[in-house]
Amino acid sequence: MSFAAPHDASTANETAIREGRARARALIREWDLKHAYINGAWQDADSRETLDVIDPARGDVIGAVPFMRTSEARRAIDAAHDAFAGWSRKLAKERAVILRRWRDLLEAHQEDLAALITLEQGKPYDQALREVIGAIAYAEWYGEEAKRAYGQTMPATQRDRRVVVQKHPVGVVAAITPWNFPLTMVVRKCAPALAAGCTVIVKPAEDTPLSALAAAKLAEQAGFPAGVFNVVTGLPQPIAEALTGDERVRMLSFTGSTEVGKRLMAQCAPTMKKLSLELGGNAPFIVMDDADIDAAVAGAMISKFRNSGQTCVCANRIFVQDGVYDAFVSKFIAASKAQTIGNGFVPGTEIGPLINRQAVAKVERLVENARKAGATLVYGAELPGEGHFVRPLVMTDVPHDADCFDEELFAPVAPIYRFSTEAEVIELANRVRTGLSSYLYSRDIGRIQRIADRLETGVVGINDGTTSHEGAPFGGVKESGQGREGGHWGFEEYLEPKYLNYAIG
Ligand SMILES: NC(=O)C1=CN([C@@H]2O[C@H](COP(=O)(O)OP(=O)(O)OC[C@H]3O[C@@H](n4cnc5c(N)ncnc54)[C@H](OP(=O)(O)O)[C@@H]3O)[C@@H](O)[C@H]2O)C=CC1
Ligand SMILES: O=C(O)CCCC(=O)O
Repeated sequence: MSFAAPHDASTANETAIREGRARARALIREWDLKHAYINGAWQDADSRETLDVIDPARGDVIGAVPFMRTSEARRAIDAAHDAFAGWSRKLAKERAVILRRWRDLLEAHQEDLAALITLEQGKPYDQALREVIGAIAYAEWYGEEAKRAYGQTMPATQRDRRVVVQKHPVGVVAAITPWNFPLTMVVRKCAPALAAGCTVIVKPAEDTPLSALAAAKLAEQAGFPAGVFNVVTGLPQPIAEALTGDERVRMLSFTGSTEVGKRLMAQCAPTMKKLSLELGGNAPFIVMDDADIDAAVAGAMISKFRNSGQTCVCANRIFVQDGVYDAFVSKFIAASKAQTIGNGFVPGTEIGPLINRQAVAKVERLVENARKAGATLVYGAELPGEGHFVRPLVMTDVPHDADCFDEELFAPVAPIYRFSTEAEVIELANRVRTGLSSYLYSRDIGRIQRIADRLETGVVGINDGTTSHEGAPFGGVKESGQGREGGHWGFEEYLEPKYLNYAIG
């Protein structure tokens, strides 16, 4: 399979692509990113089988990783379980020093890591670099936070008693990560877990295992002891069944689809594991009559098209009030037309490929369904583009019973809906089973607070199309999951309080 991106053809662009790919491939070669990392050793699958990793922009094979199953996952659990006693008993400041080194190594290699992300995931290089900077921020935050696993004392109810609450690490943590942020998702889960004193087993997505292995390479250099940080690559189902079925694994942290999240939740029930689930979103992006329209268009462009529309916080339904509807739609279409699509290594690229063929098939299905239901395809009628590339598409007059009202598009496709009243848009925004992020554009502070209070989402972006912040609690309500990542909320997920009641008689 081989295909060219829409604007790859010029010589200058070909040179940029060749250089970017060479940089990432050199990293894969020099760091030998073809083995999984279990118990401080780089290991192959017991079967010796491997899984090809594909560049979604070109369709060629860029690497191969072990195709592991149950036995290797069990070895990782043994290792993480054995390492737990030593790691959890280290002084918090000793763990902080190692996390700091990990953070510094991520920073020292940020450009190589960004090239690797562009190569295996497809996002434009400047977005990949922002992803690495985000990963560094999480490693830094939780390195600092390691020292702040504060407990509490509280007044006793009897004179001869004392009450103390300590914080203890949960234990062995399994982290199953998605392909849309292949490095940040690993660090965002592992840094707080490791800071708390937990040991971890990461199962990265099949499409993007190389970034997770690169994170493991740097974790090894940072000095995490053997068994503390493990990465098992391969077939999701048997690996996940081994991880969720083993009573020694005490917590599952998962980011991915709601469907798989529910399945994993059920698998964790028999051993009653702690859960942190970041699942699908279906973000409403609301523009009120009094909004600054240019700012709203700029915010919608970022929220909709970042990572080619493949984030769980991407605007999935854009609601625009009657009075500004026509102005918003015409400016949004003009801005969409100006987007540059292509290989992420070409400077100026804003939209890269979708992750794989299934993602293209999913958006084709949702667009066709909307079209048949009466939607007007205003721009981007050539969808799909070549290979995994999908041109930006704006849809208006989309009926509320079209499938894309309920399902995540995960693509650069923007359905715009018209509404009249505040009450109407709140009802529409909340008329879905998920509740991760929402966005609201208005200049009336009372209206902003009124609407934000009633939006059933864990995050609300107000006059802003991005909400990423390592110190803030990121997570959703309803079927978007449970638990929070980021800040001290994300740290507490990996800690259990233990209450000591003293008789001092
Ligand atoms: N919240 C978010 O950030 C994300 C949301 N999504 C949503 O999900 C849709 C589908 O994307 P998709 O990649 O299929 O998402 P999945 O939920 O299938 O994949 C996410 C992770 O779960 C793993 N996984 C898949 N099946 C199982 C299983 N049976 N047991 C255990 N782990 C499993 C995947 O592994 P593997 O890759 O090896 O199959 C990957 O590591 C997207 O269109 C989007 O709507 C997807 C990704 C991220
Ligand atoms: O898609 C996600 O799961 C999280 C988005 C992270 C970000 O906003 O940078």
